[in-house]
Amino acid sequence: MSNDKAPVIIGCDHAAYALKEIIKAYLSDRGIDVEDAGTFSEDSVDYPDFGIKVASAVSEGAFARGILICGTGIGMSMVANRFPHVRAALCNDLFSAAMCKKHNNANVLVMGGRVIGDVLAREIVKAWLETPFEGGRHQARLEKFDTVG
Ligand SMILES: O=C(CO)[C@H](O)[C@H](O)[C@H](O)COP(=O)(O)O
Repeated sequence: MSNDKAPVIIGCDHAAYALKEIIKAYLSDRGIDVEDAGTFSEDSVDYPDFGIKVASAVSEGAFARGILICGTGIGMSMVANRFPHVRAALCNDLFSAAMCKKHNNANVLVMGGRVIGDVLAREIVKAWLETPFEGGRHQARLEKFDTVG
């Protein structure tokens, strides 16, 4: 298990409220502090409101990493990747979860609560937390992100 105990800010919409609670418990069990940006029930909400809260906190450096979950994960990743310094990766499989750290150093993990179950979601979070960034040629590629826009 990684020793990285940096806190995680987490957010979701109504479609992924139940999964967010499960992931919060998993992070707490690992000794990782969690800041919950909502939503706090299954009442219908607009996912950008919560994507913006999490992505802006990561973009501004208030949190080093975040997790976003909506029905598919697509809208949350679209919103999050509009923010400078945010590298949000939609991962609904284990290979992507490991590779998004190894090659992309993803600082926001996004999942689809209507796509995957809670067992796989926990495994995806585990892979994202524990896989190290390889750096080297991948660092040089990430630096090109900042030449846009
Ligand atoms: O599309 C989405 C963002 O990519 C999410 O899956 C939302 O959770 C989804 O759109 C919510 O749909 P609902 O019909 O309002 O529950």
